[in-house]
Amino acid sequence: MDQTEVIKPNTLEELIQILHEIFASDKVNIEEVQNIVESYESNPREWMKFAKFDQYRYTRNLVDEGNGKFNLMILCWGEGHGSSIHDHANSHCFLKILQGNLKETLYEWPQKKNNCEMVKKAEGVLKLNQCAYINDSIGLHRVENPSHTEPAVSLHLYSPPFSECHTFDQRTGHPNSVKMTFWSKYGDRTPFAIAQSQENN
Ligand SMILES: N[C@@H](CS(=O)O)C(=O)O
Ligand SMILES: [Fe+2]
Repeated sequence: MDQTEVIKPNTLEELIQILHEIFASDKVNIEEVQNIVESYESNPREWMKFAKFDQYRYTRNLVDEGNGKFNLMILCWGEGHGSSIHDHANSHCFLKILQGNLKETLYEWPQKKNNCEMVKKAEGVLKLNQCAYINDSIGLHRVENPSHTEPAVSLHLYSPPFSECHTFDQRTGHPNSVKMTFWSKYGDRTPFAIAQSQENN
């Protein structure tokens, strides 16, 4: 197939199928993945069963384990919820908006021995169906739902999958290792004992 032609998935299920095919090969074309993810038009009926909110912080809901090649998940952001500044454990990170808007702020990696305010590189608001991309060589980010009236929902693909990352103190640049867990898996709420260690906010 022509490289420049974008395959348009008609459903979330079709998107997942295409992602399986793409990630089965060892080379990932970032732009191709971004275009395909972006061309899926969010249909709440297709992802509703994964979208489980918490009152206090954003939730991570596993949708698909991508044959071990990637993790696909839906994140649910209540009004004003946000992440800490964090890295992505040397993985690719694709982030698509399924509902509402998210504000993304990019930061530079802190200098190891300095104890100073982290440097902001860019910020922007991601809109419905947009797909952003980040990895550790681009920098760090913080993601927030800027709305105080509307929830937001996003679809994230991480490849290779990871369950630990670093968060950074904006004032000092000091890193902390955190374990990331799922609020639900395949539409089922994860038991409390496992879910409680989610710390990335
Ligand atoms: N990378 C974050 C979400 S985000 O703020 O991009 C996570 O997986 O929890
Ligand atoms: Fe992130």
